[in-house]
Amino acid sequence: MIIAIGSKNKAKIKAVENTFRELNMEVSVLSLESPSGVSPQPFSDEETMKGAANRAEFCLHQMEEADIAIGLEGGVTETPFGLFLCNWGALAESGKETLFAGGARIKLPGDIAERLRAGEELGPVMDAYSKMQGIRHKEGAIGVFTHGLVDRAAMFSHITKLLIGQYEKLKGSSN
Ligand SMILES: O=P(O)(O)OP(=O)(O)OP(=O)(O)OC[C@H]1O[C@@H](n2cnc3c(O)ncnc32)[C@H](O)[C@@H]1O
Repeated sequence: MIIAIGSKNKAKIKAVENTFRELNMEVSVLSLESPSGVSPQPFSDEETMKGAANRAEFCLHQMEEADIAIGLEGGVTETPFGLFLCNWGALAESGKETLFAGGARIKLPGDIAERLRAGEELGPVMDAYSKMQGIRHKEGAIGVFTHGLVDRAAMFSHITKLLIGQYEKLKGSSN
């Protein structure tokens, strides 16, 4: 099976590859930079879901050899308890309804939340906070604020499992 992923982000590609390895599924993973079609810093579940779906659907159309395509998108969402990280995945297959899965979420510290509300993007804000470069390709904000216990790849890996599980379930029930 050929799986396409709509991003060149290292944490996302690693997450998808690790998941299939863990599931003992023989697949080829291809990656393609795909536009999210939403703002660079999605600010709601809805916008983040739309970004994930757009990436998956774009990627599926561009890569004819792919059986399915996965889009993974990171964003933030306001709640009555503060601004939370939110991450969504979408799985697209030709002629089928797009599948969705959401990731674990944690509250962002108040000073980080304020900078995002003022219009900054999480990637650069996290680089400045952690004094590291390209944190979004590595442990991500979730890794920094969970003391490395759950990094971005692990979180996206869980989302990928939720997507593949739904895909396998639907495939099984249509046989
Ligand atoms: O290369 P792509 O696939 O675009 O990966 P990305 O990390 O740049 O893009 P996302 O769409 O996943 O995330 C949207 C924005 O939120 C930032 N972001 C999201 N989750 C993050 C995290 O866990 N740590 C750091 N930045 C994050 C990211 O840098 C973007 O500014």
